[in-house]
Amino acid sequence: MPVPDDEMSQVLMTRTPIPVPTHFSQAEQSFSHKKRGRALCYSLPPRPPVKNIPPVSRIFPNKQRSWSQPRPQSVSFQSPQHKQPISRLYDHSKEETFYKQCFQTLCKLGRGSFGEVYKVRSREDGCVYAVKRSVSPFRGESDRLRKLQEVRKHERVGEHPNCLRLVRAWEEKRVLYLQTELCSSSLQQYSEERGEPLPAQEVWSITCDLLRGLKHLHDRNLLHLDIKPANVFISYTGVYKLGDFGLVVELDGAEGSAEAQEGDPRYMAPELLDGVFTKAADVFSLGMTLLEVACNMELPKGGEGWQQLRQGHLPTEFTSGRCPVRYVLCPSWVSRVLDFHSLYLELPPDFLKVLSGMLEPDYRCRANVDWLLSLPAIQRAQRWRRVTLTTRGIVTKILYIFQCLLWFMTIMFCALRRPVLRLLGRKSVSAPNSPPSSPFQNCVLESSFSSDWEEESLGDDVFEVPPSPLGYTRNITYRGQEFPLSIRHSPDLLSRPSLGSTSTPRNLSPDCNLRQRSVLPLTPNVSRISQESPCSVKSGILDSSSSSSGFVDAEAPRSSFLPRNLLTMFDEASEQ
Ligand SMILES: Nc1ncnc2c1ncn2[C@@H]1O[C@H](COP(=O)(O)OP(=O)(O)OP(=O)(O)O)[C@@H](O)[C@H]1O
Ligand SMILES: [Mg+2]
Ligand SMILES: [Mg+2]
Repeated sequence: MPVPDDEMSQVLMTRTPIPVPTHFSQAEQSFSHKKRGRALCYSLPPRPPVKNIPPVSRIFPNKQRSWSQPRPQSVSFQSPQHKQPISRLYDHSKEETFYKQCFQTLCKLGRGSFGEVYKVRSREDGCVYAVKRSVSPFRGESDRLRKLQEVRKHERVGEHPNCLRLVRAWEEKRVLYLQTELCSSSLQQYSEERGEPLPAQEVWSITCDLLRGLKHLHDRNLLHLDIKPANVFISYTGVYKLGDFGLVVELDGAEGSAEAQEGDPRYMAPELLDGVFTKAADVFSLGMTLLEVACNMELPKGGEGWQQLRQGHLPTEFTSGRCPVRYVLCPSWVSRVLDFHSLYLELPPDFLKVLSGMLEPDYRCRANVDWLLSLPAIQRAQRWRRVTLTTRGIVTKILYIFQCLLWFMTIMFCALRRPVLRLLGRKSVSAPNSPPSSPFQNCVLESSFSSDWEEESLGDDVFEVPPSPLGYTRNITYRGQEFPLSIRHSPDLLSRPSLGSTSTPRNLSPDCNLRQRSVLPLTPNVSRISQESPCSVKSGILDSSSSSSGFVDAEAPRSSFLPRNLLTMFDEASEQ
């Protein structure tokens, strides 16, 4: 850990150290890079001490718990009319909770000291959301009221593009649920997955977005007091949002900062130890958050490193040797070849200025959000951010429109396919006397435009021709229906096989083959006749091309039957 060696620094270092909370005693003594692949719970802060009295249930065990809410009840401090969680899906008579009835759990997103967060699909509207469920049930009325405060604070934050949106909240069986918009991940997860300092442009984007979110809060006289990468969320459109408003303090509220709780020690401003809660504390926490993700630095929870950061010393090995060049400029295989490990980039001076303004030890001199947003570097970054977000929005919209068009075309295709096919079928089969369950028509109705259609159209045509020495006198049966001999002169039946023969007589489905094989012993000549082309059938002349393309294929039995051809053959045979 390099310590500034100039005189001024010495003076600074010998300042009276800020008293450090007792739980900081085991903190690390120097700064280090973040380690990759840690468990999600690694960075969870210690649970806040329970500040309320022992639960009522323990003092009066038999007292009825009026606060336990066996039925789901909407929690809102804004509109009293929304008392019941509104969902047409919820059935009071069922044992299952409102959550189980109305949501499908998709996966667990994370866990904090207050709650577990799940990615869910609403059965009501089919959209995906995040639902935070308090880990421990209410221990009593005061505990319940304390937990419900998060809803009130979130409602006070209201809607802003850089603040996580609350959809609704409810309580059931002593558990509080908060349904919020779903984000792709938290900044902590994102930077840990990358395992390297974030690119400068991205750090500027985070700075701009979070400053805008923080301005929204501060303009409403709200302090966040828990800004850290785990409480910054990244939306699916790449917007950074402040979330987790559990520790928000309302400066203009009745209690003011009296009830304020400090958040994670790694990000907390030094003056909070003296009980001074101001907007400047949020600016400090934001500065620490940016330092962490910009340098991939493990922030100390206490000790000398903690003190130095709160005395205005940025660790030079991180800030002026921000990260190995390999992370920023070139792919890893190039860095392996050229061994760039010893080369470092510095944090841009503009960004260093912003950072040192945010991490100013004295809260009275610390930069405020409005001043930061007016800096030329931030203004530039904001313009760039607007351009990027607009471009991204346009591309997303175009993709969405394209997707909708595709969807619309698919629906149109599905809707029009059958009528068109039926129309085509009617045109090509003029069947005034056809039986009601004409095999050809059935085939058309059950098929598609693909070659399967042709195969199916053959597959369903099962004509049974009982062997008879006198072809003239036999009847034809189809699906149990018997057609008299006169039918052989019917134009319908004459045309039917000719249409069937437009299909490619190959690759019959196994099912078709099976059915046809079972018919084969009874119909020795069927396969030869069924492959006739339309004109050759009508004229009674066997086309040589069609015969060469499988017409004489004894291995592949065919199903269509043409009575007139049999007659022609019979005539030919008798002539010979
Ligand atoms: N809307 C969301 N979209 C995606 N992930 C989320 C969302 N809300 C929460 N998470 C994930 O769950 C984790 C815990 O959520 P959250 O910070 O709200 O809980 P908490 O118990 O209040 O935490 P804390 O200990 O900071 O008070 C987050 O760090 C994040 O990884
Ligand atoms: Mg949190
Ligand atoms: Mg919280």
